[in-house]
Amino acid sequence: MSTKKNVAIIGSGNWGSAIARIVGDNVKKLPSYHDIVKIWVYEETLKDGRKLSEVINEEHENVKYLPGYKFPSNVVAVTDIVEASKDADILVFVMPHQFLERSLLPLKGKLKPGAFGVSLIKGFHIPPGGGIRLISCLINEILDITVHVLMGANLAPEVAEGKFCETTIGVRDINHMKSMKDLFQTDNFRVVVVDDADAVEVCGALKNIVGVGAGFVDGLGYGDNTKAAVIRLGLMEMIKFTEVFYPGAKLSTFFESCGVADLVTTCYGGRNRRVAEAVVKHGKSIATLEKEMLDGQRLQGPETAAEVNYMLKEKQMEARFPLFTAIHRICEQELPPSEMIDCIKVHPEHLYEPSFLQDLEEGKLEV
Ligand SMILES: NC(=O)C1=CN([C@@H]2O[C@H](COP(=O)(O)OP(=O)(O)OC[C@H]3O[C@@H](n4cnc5c(N)ncnc54)[C@H](O)[C@@H]3O)[C@@H](O)[C@H]2O)C=CC1
Ligand SMILES: O=C(CO)COP(=O)(O)O
Repeated sequence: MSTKKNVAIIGSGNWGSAIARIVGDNVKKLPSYHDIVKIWVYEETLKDGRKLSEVINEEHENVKYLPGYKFPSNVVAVTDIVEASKDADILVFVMPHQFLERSLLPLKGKLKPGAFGVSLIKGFHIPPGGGIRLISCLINEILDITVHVLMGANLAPEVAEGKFCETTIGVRDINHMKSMKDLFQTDNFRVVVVDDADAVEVCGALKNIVGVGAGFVDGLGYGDNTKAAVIRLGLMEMIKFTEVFYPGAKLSTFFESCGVADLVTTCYGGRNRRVAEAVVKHGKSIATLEKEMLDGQRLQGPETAAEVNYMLKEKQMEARFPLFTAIHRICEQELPPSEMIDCIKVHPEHLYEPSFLQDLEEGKLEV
């Protein structure tokens, strides 16, 4: 029996397709891996009547979600998620978080013993009993496998183009560190591995809320100083949120690509920013503009803002996170975008003592 490992990619959107190009190329160079990488495609019929999976397998290109970039020919589209996953030793989960739970249910109990995963998915899950849960924990709960996370300043089209960037992998089992790095690192996609997976994942989810806020201020015509303030206050709320709900996280993780770098790139170049700006400029709803502007790609920021707000309300903590709260209320059309700045003018960070310094002094954050 072959001891070579199989990799499967679960999701084939904009980021799923870009990462499949990297993984597909990398496995060909790694003797301990099988060449074929199966990629699960949620089947759809394209405007010209063709099936997306068939086009991917014939033309080696995801013409809908990553047009203009070829997959290596060893990346094979599979429309049955069980068929795509059952032989995999490593599963790369990469789909909009709103579809994850129902997509994974058919896989329950069907994976290879010893398989493990890595999640590239940004967002949270609201379990039936209340609170919020990390996406990697949801995957772990459904599939009973270890799930690492990969998050970073990685706008998919730029990664596909091979423009230099960094990423962060948060590992939950150090024995998988080498395989994680081997699978993803290239000359232009540099991987830093850390052992602070919860914080890596929380950064990836929360920065999308701030990206929406950055879009609102762009739409309102504020300048770079205002956007920088939103980015800074967003970062402070990300740190505070992690400290409150995921104690033990390291402050240093916020200075990895998954933290400040992903926050900056999202606030300048992300889809969340772009659609939020258009919401202000055109007065249409987020849902309408998401459809009009993204052709099937999905925003994570507004849903993540709602998930976070659910948690903050439950814990009566909205006042401690005025930026996250204002962005959520604007997304829900409870507030006009013009009120965003008013909401953050009395931000707790403008009190005398920066709160994270207090936290550091109290030993709540580890450097
Ligand atoms: N696009 C980007 O630049 C980056 C995205 N991410 C994260 O990666 C995750 C995946 O994002 P993308 O690959 O960009 O997806 P995307 O935004 O391109 O979404 C489209 C994907 O959703 C699938 N889909 C539509 N309806 C579905 C359904 N009912 N069930 C299952 N799948 C369905 C489509 O088939 C397609 O594969 C998200 O959490 C995102 O935040 C992370 C880094 C960069
Ligand atoms: O997560 C991303 C970059 O790392 C992509 O952000 P957007 O979804 O806002 O494009």
